[in-house]
Amino acid sequence: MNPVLKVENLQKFYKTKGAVTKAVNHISFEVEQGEYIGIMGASGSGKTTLLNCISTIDKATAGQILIQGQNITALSENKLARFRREQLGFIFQDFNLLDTLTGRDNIALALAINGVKPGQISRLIEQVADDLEIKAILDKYPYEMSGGQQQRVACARAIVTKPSLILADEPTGALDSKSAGMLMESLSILNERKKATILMVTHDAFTASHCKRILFIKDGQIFNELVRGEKSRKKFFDEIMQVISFLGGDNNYAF
Ligand SMILES: Nc1ncnc2c1ncn2[C@@H]1O[C@H](COP(=O)(O)OP(=O)(O)OP(=O)(O)O)[C@@H](O)[C@H]1O
Repeated sequence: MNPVLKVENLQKFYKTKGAVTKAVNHISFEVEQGEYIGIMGASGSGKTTLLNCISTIDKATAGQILIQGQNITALSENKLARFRREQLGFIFQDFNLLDTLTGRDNIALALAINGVKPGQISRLIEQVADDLEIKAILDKYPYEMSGGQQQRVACARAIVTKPSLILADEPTGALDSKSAGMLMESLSILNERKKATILMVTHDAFTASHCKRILFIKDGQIFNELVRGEKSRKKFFDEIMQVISFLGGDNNYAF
């Protein structure tokens, strides 16, 4: 089976005042269907740049990114916009829900833009709301929800279009530890029950311990890889902490 994501020899350089920053420097990896992969690394290591290239927000300097076999580095702006809408789901640190729409309408909008018929939209929303246990907040506006509730609605919006790949950028960054735990449960539901393929950037070991595999980035290159396998989450967390302390990174959470 083809990987959902194939990153081949990716490079992204920034030129400022004559100096060149190699933010992503020859990175290659693959993500299989149904994987839940974390990207970790110290501040400035290149995580966001890598994610922005995969999410088509930024253009790579060299190398290829294939999503479902399609080379996205070669797509025109028009085709990219459509590709993003149909193939990718996004979960951002600051939720990015539209303030003037209820939770239900935020989720519906993602479907309506893709041309899904109204009857089917209601059915799909009911289904995803059941899965993520957000029925009670569907008709609230974002300002009436807690941060954790907003982020679970954002999860529903990301999965409802059945994207090939969900990209999450520091999704627990703005949440307290209880809400972060609940969000991690939601993401695990998406991964295990809805078979979503998830790639998540995080600097937080507790958040990362929910992934099945973690790539550590240092100075724009892959430095290490950890696979959870049959290990308990606590054991995986301890292993992650060991790599972080080796890398000299910081971390705010205790397990
Ligand atoms: N637009 C830009 N112009 C110039 N340099 C940039 C730009 N964006 C990022 N960089 C540089 O590229 C390197 C990688 O940055 P990036 O934001 O990808 O790191 P990060 O691992 O996501 O960091 P953080 O965890 O702090 O968000 C850094 O040295 C950064 O200063």
